[in-house]
Amino acid sequence: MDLITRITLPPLLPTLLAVLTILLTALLYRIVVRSYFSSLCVIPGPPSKQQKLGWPSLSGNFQESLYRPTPEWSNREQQGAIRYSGALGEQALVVTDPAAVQHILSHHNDFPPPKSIRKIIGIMVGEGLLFAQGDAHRRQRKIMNPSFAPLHLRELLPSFFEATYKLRDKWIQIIKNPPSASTTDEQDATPPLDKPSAESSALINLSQWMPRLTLDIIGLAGFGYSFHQVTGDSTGFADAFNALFSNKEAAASVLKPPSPTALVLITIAVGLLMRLPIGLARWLPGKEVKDLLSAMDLIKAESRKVIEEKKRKVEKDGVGSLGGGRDLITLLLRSNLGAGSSALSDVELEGQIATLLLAGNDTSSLTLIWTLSYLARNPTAQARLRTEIRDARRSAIAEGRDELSHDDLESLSFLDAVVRETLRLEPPAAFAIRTSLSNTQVPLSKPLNTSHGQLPSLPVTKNVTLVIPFASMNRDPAVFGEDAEEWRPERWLEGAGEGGVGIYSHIMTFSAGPRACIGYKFALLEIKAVLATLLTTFNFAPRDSTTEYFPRTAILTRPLVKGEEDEGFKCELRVGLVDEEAE
Ligand code: HEM
Repeated sequence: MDLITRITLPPLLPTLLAVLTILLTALLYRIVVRSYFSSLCVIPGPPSKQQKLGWPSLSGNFQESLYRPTPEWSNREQQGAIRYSGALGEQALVVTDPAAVQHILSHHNDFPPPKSIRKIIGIMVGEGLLFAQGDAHRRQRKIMNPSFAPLHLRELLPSFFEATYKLRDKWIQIIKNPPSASTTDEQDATPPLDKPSAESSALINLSQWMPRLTLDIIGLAGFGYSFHQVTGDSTGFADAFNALFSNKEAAASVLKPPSPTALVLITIAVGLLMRLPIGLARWLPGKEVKDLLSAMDLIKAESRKVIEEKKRKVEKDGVGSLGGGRDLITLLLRSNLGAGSSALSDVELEGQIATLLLAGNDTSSLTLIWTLSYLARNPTAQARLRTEIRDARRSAIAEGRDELSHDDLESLSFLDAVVRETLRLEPPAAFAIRTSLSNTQVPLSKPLNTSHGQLPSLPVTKNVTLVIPFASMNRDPAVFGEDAEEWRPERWLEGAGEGGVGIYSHIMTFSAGPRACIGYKFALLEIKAVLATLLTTFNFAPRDSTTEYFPRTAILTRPLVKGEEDEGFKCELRVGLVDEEAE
């Protein structure tokens, strides 16, 4: 046996060198072909540093742009698509032409999210709606849609108010009894202001409080679970979820993007990892990986418990025991019971809980943070909104109701304009990413200027990354006028934003097509209920006259304070009690 091995196997070192040479040649071929001979090369785009010097770029100019919500890829020159280069010669097209965007988002089987993103979603939240593809997605969406119908959302409104009252009471407590300087609990460490009693107020970091509130809301309204994030008796379930998305680490990663060399190595490592089965992640070294995996295990175990508990109830007491359907998962279980052979499996049901947590928490909390920070900087708009809400509340009380109804909230036109305007300027998801499964031509609403003249349609090659930049499209002066960069809610009362392809107010914030946000009506009602409660009790002002906030994208777009970036994402406002007499 030994003799045979020595005779037939080639020596190790030359073999390794040969394999390495083949791999490097293949890599170089790929970079050169993609960078110089792809049919996309005719589409103009900003060059990377190396390309300006006439070299092919190894790291490209794409990944770094992803941290800024509106880099040069807005369509100021009325170009419907521009080209970026990714690491190792990969090509990315940033598409803003409305017909092309509509085509890409509505043909989601031909243009799915990239495999790497899907795999990460699968690892983190399991086989819920965000992960599902093709027929599985259509089936899941059909069963889930009824849970998000306006009729059912009305039933969720009391949970929105219930959670917000707890935050309101907590803030009143902080304002009236400022915590001592020695307080160690991060949650209560809001520095008091100098002014005492009636005029008292406190610095509140919305980036700490709003995610707690929206996690409590999605727990209650999503699946009837109390996370107790606002009151501070946090559950292990919530801690596990928060551990997945550490604020400071995310901020650090967007402020210090990887160097070009690191980017190339990361691209190779991710490419290799994505080809391995998910289960192998358990064998990767490092404490962070282990912590992440145990947090994910806990989320899965808790989700399983919630589903099993609800199912046991049905088995014991019948479908009627699911009651008035006061949470999304209960409604989903009811709809699933009638779905016959296309019903969701247990794994899919469990996946929906983590999916709701992922998709419906930070998105709403960031919208609340941005809305309150704009209102703080625009006292006239804040006063107008407070008056509108107060008048509606007075009318509700006069009619014998103790809280605003779904219809009351829907009818408040300035509240609606304020929420729309913030969602337009600060979409939590700054862009969507898709990939093309084949070489194809995408229709355009007007011809594209290229280095080879005008093209009637957009040439897209297989495996090209397609970016739909929601934040840039929402600021298009051709749609929203020359003041498109300004926060001006009144534009919605004047009938702004004609045209466009988004499912909401012709802005792209909730995307478009069959994969558009299923929870957008839930989010709008939630945001309005929270604002209505907080604005009648509190007054919001900027922390001081010099603080500058700027947005950075770490999966979602979050505020950082200029000069205080090391402290992670934050948005501190002066919050005081509204003086009812003076108003
Ligand atoms: C202001 C708040 C929100 C914003 C801006 C937002 C935005 C979005 C966007 C842009 C997408 C599409 C992503 C893509 O195409 O790649 C999406 C999908 C989704 N959203 Fe939301 N969302 C919000 C709130 C919510 C809430 C509250 C829920 C649940 C209660 C939710 C559940 C989902 C789900 C399940 C999907 C996946 C839909 C599918 O793939 O079919 N979202 N959201």
